[in-house]
Amino acid sequence: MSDQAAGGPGQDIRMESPQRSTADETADSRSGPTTGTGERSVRIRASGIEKAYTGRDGDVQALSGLDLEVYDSEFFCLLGPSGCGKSTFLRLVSGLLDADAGEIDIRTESNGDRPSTSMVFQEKGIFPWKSVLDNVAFGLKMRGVGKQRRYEIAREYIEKVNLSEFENAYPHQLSGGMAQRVGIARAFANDPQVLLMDEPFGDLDAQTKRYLQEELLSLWSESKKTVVYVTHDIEEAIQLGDRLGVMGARPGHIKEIVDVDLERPRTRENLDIARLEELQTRVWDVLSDEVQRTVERQ
Ligand SMILES: Nc1ncnc2c1ncn2[C@@H]1O[C@H](COP(=O)(O)OP(=O)(O)OP(=O)(O)O)[C@@H](O)[C@H]1O
Repeated sequence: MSDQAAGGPGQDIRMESPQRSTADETADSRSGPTTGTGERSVRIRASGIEKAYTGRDGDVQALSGLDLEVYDSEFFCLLGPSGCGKSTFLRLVSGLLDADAGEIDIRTESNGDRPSTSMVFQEKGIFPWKSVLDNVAFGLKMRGVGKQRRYEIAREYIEKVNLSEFENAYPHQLSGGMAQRVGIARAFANDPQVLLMDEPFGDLDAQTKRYLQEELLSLWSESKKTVVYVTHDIEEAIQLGDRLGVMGARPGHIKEIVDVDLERPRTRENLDIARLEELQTRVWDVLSDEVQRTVERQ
């Protein structure tokens, strides 16, 4: 299997499907998170998305009528019951899958050859046969960045995730949390215009998860990348997100968008606990019906 066929975090996605187009930012004079009129500029626009899979027991309609706008530089969390199509949506945005109908537009900047998206998966995202340094430098290598420069950039990100001592280690020598840090460093080093994260900390213990969430937020606030982050965990979504998209049971669609109006950094000292609890209750109110619908169907 080639490196590219193996897929993984930080992989350059260059395929463009007919349903997925990129709009050149220079053609669209908006360059920051807001337009001249004060509106937030849209980085990803999905409209009328339909996606079905053909399985052994017939077709499964994974998504139907999904509409969503994700703004520039925002941390957007996608929550929903199991099987509602969260991963499917990320794969459509990345170009790994094509929609049956509808459109996904990603506004891209035309400077250099930055990939439009990079993915971070929950597991098996890094190449077992490559060292930490080569894993982190992988996306840059694929883009033709010279060895010296790509190692320089890779080392910078390895340092940001506190793995400098392990740059020559191989994945089997790392804990699960360390391996995910490699995946995150790789994704950021690759400098995509949009970072897609599919439950990257889903398998980790609570303390490691908390630590990595903070590392991720620190990288995000430095880079101000647009992030779409899939999770099952309401608390995690509220801790991380600027806005949450709560999805309805399959066929998946966006049921409600919730603004997380909590100040950052959302540290223990800073956190408005009453507001946090209100938000948790609100999200759970939307989600619980959908979870029940999913469970009843099983
Ligand atoms: N390759 C596939 N072939 C057939 N059905 C699929 C395939 N991939 C996903 N599905 C089905 O499509 C639906 C949506 O799957 P998807 O993985 O996108 O949901 P999800 O919300 O990410 O799930 P989870 O939260 O459990 O990870 C599910 O019913 C799933 O079984």
